Amino acid sequence: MGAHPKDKRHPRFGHLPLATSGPQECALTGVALLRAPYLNKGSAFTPEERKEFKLHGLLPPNVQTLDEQVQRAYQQYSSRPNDLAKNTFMTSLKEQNVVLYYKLIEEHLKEMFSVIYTPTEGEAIANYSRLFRRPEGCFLNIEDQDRVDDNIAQWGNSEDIDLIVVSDGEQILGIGDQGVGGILISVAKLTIYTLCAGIHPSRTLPVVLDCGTNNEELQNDELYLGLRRPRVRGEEYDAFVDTFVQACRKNYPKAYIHFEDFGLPNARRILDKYTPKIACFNDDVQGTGCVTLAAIMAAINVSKVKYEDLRVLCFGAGTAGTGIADQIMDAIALETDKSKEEAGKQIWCVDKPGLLLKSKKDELTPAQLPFARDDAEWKDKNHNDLVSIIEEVKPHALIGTSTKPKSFTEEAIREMAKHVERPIILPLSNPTKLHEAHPDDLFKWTDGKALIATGSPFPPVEYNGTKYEVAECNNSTTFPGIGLGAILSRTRLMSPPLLVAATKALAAQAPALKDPKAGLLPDVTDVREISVKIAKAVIQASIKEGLNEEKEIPEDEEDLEEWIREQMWDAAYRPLKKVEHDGASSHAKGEQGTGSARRGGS
Ligand SMILES: NC(=O)C1=CN([C@@H]2O[C@H](COP(=O)(O)OP(=O)(O)OC[C@H]3O[C@@H](n4cnc5c(N)ncnc54)[C@H](O)[C@@H]3O)[C@@H](O)[C@H]2O)C=CC1
Ligand SMILES: CC(=O)C(=O)O
Ligand SMILES: [Mg+2]
Repeated sequence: MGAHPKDKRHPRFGHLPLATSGPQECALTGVALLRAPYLNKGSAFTPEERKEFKLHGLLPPNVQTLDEQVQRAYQQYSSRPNDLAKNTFMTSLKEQNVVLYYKLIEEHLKEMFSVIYTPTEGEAIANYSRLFRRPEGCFLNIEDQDRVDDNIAQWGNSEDIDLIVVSDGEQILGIGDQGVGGILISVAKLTIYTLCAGIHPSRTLPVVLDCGTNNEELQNDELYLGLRRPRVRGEEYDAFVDTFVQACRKNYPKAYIHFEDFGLPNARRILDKYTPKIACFNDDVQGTGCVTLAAIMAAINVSKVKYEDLRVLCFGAGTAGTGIADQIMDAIALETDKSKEEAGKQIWCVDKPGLLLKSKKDELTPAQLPFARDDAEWKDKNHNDLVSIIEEVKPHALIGTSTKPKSFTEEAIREMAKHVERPIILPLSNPTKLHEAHPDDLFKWTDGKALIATGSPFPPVEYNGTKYEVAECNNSTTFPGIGLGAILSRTRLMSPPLLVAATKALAAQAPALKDPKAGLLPDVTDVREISVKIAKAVIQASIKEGLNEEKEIPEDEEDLEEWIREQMWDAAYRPLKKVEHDGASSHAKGEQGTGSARRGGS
C-alpha cells in the first residue's frame, strides 16, 4: 500500500484541472465496493478501510501490498495456455480491480503490450461474441437513433468525461469488418491512453456505433451480439454519426473525440467534416501519419537523404496510407521551399489496381487524388507491378499499409536496395500475420542495410553477429501523448500545427539519432516520458494557435512538464474518503464513487 507516489510531492501548482492524487471519494460499502473495479483494492484494503467501509468478513484477514497482488496476478496470467487466454484473463482482472490491472501491465509492459493490444486484441475482437462475459462501454444502435442522447448522457456529468474513443467496427486493425466487436478496439485504445499517457481511466468513454455488418460469418453466427443486417450507408449513416457527435458535445462539451478503425469510405470524410468544428482526431489517418513521419525523419537522419530529394512509395493507399502520404507531403513542403503540390510529387501511391494515375481519377478517393501521377510519366512503363514501380521510382522509403501479407517480396526489396544505400522499409499492416515482410528477411535481402520499423512488435533481429532492435511503428507511440496534450490544454481544435509539433517531439526522441543501430522510434517502455514531451509540444502549439481553453498553463518548459506529470494518473491505490450517496452512482459509471475525479470535487 504505502502513500500514493504523488502524495509525497508538494504540488507546485495551485490549480490543477485533473485530480490524480489525494483521497478519493467513495459512497459504496461492503460487497458493492468490492464489485466496483475503480475503487476495489481487494486484499489491499487497510484495516481502517475494512472497518469504515464494512468489509469485515468479506475478505481474508491478511492485508497485502499492491506489489504482492501483482506477483499473484502475474503467476495467474503466466499459467494461461496462450495469448488469447491471457488477454481474456486481463479483461477479467480489469473488471475486478483497475489499479491492479494497470500496475500488472506496467510491471511487464514489454511482455504484455502485444497481448492487450495488437496482435492479440485483434483475435479477441474477432471472437467478441463468443468470449463475451460482461459489456464494457457504450453501445449505440443505428436503429435506435432517438436514444443516442440518453445513452451518451448516462456516463456522468458534463465535467466527467475527457476522452471518447469511437469505432463503427468496419476496418478493425487489418482484420476488416467486425461489427459490434469494434467496441473492443475503443476499449483497447483507451487502455493504451491510460497506460502510456496517464489519462484518467474513469474519465474516458469507449463507444461503438453499431451500423450492421457486411461480415457474412458474423451475420450467420447464431451467437453474434450486434445488429444482424448489412451496413447502413449514405444519409442515414451520416445522420447517426452526427447525432452521436452532437450528443457528445451536449453532454461532455470538453471531451476530445478519437475516431478509430472506420472503413475507407467514411474515415476521412468524417474527419474532414468535424476537424474544423470540434477537438477530434482520427488515429488511423493522423496518429499513423505522425508516427510514420517520425520514423522517416529518424531514418533520413541516418541515411543522410535530404527532404528535397526524398522519394517515398506507399503501398496500400487506404485510410492509413493516404494519412501517411499527407503527413510526409506536409513535412517536405515545410522543410523545403516547395508547394504542397510539388512536395506531393515525391510520393508515389500504389493500391490494388497499381499506381494511382490521373486518368483513373473517377475511381480514386478524394484523399488519393493529390497523389495521382500523370499518365504521360508512365507511358510504356509497367505501373501495375511493385517490382517495376520500384525499378522506376527508386524509392528511399517503402511503406506498407495494404493488409497484403508478404507483398514486399525478395525481388522487390533487392530491386530497392540496388538504387539506395539505406532502404527505409516500414511494413505496417496489422496484425503481425499481415505484415508485408518479416524483418529477418528484410535484413537478409539488403545485407543488413535496411532501416526498419514494423506495425506490430517483433523481437530483435540478429544479422552477421550483430543484434538490431526493430522499432515498432504503431500509432500507440503517438496518440496517447497527443490526446494528453489536447485534454490538458482543452484545445478547441486539433489543427495541423499541433500534429506537426507532436511529430517533431516524437522524432526528437528516436534512439537512432544517437546510435544508428538502435531503433527508429523509442521503445514502448519509455512511452510515458515520450508522452510528456509530445503533450508539451501539443499544448505549446495549441497556445500558439490561440486554441487553448485552459488558460492557467505554466509558461516555463520545466514547469510545464511537471504540470503535465502531476495530472497523469498512476496505478496506485489512493486513500478512500467516505461520502454519502450523492446520486452519481445512478450514472453508468457510478461505481467510481462520486462520479467526479476533479480536484474541486474532492
Ligand atoms: N502500424 C500502425 O500504426 C497502423 C497500421 N494500420 C494497418 O494498415 C493496414 C491498412 O489499414 P487501413 O488503411 O485502415 O485500411 P484501408 O482498408 O483503409 O486501406 C487498405 C488499402 O490497401 C489496399 N490494398 C488491398 N490489397 C492490396 C494489394 N494487394 N495491393 C495494394 N493495395 C492493396 C486497399 O484497396 C485499401 O485502399 C491494416 O493492416 C492496419 O492494421 C493502420 C493504422 C495504423
Ligand atoms: C494500429 C492501428 O490503429 C491499426 O492497425 O488500425
Ligand atoms: Mg486503427
